[in-house]
Amino acid sequence: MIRLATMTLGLLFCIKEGHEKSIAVGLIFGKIFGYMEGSVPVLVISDLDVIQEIFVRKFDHFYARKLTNMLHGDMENSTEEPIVNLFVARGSRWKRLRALASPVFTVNSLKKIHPTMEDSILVMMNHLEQNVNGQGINIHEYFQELTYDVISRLAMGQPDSQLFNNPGIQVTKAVFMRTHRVLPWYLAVAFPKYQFQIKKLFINHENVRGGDIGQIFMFCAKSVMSRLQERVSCFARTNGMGVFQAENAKLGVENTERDFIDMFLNFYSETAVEDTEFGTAIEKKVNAEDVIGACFVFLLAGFDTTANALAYAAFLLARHPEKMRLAQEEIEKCCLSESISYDDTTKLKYLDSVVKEALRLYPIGWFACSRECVASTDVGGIRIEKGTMIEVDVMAVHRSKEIWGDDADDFNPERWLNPKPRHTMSWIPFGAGNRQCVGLKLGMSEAKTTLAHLLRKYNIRTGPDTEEKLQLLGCTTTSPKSVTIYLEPRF
Ligand code: HEM
Repeated sequence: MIRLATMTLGLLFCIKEGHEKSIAVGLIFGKIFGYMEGSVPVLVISDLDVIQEIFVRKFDHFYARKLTNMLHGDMENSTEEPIVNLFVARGSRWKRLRALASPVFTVNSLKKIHPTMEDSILVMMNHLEQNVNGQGINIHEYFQELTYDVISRLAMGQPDSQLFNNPGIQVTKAVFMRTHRVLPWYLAVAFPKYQFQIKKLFINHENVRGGDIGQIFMFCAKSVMSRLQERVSCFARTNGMGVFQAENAKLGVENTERDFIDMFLNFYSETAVEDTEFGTAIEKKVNAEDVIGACFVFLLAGFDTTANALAYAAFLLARHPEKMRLAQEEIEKCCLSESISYDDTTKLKYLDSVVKEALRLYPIGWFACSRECVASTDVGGIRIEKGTMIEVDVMAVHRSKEIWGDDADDFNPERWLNPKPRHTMSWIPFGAGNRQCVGLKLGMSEAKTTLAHLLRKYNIRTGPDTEEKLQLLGCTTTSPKSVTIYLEPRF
């Protein structure tokens, strides 16, 4: 529906007839079709080989992501666009930011931040306990509070949990519901060559100034700067991280890695590193703008996605009590102490399948699963010209009977336990290739730890107010309007 609405903007043109018809838009137009977004050609793809070629093999022709808000200059040019973040950056600027961000999401790093995440989960469990009274609850709201709390603690140096008391959550939620279809945007899609000039012309427009996004950025900047000042009190007087740490030790400041800010500061030296792909040296010295940009993008990318994944999983478990019991039995077997460690979650194979299956049936970040062609090339027998946008119809891929069988629309976690060999592009809720979601492991581990705590204590049930079918909303991600479940204490 969302994609169909977008299409009303432009002229639809079929490039290639579909082979086997799939569901969603692919059912109507085939595995590769195109439409015009103003004067910008957009190809919508659900052909797995073509997705693989664009996202993996021909990355150097498709290293940029299609952006919703087209009011920007050249993202590769730091004079036109001085501030970028990992999500919007491209070319060597993206490469540098990705190199800075990746170590924060290794297993080792995730183990270090796991206690903070679990602490927020336990605070959420306390809130639930006080509100479980036989009535239906909208569990999506609890999950949004939780994931916002976790990411605020990890990315913005918030010292303690502020669940249900977090001032930034309303404005951040609104970002995912607002539309970008405003006058300057229409002009920018009609005249893409003049985007930067249009941006300058409308510099006072709410959407150009950043509006709520700008507010969140300022909030991140303030939080990160105060955290940096605390950490970097002696950094300015030193030359290099080793000296920095020694100086901090003298001052009695601990060098433990409590959050992403600590990790950014500890990971990087001032040495430039040769970037083989783009043939340039990338500067690894981390600066305040890097930390603010990274934390800002983690806040936006990590909050809503993980909350939605949890809400979909809870809805599916409520509707399938027999699967819920299997997940509970596994949790009892694998999680033997009160606290659920990162290592415990890696043993939860059935729960892992539950989350994977929820993300298959309800892919969240399809809008991010896109590319821009930066150099003309041929893919799958089609000439794709520079400037063409690529969107993957993730829903059509994930619900294709050709790929998943006749039960493609059913919730069947068992399909993951002894999986049949499948095309690597057949499950892509986190995207694919070099720009695949950097927070994949964090999102999965947060979802599993939360569900493990929840299922250990409660049975999740449907009731009179539980939705028959979820109403899906959103402009940048796909969120359920509400997920009403009933919690029944187990012991
Ligand atoms: C269930 C949870 C999540 C889902 C479904 C999800 C989905 C996605 C998708 C589809 C993409 C685009 C990938 C591509 O273009 O190939 C993406 C990119 C990204 N995600 Fe996630 N994400 C999740 C959690 C997170 C978390 C927890 C974080 C960080 C805290 C995060 C940070 C990012 C960033 C920074 C990018 C851009 C990566 C780049 O361009 O290099 N995501 N995500």
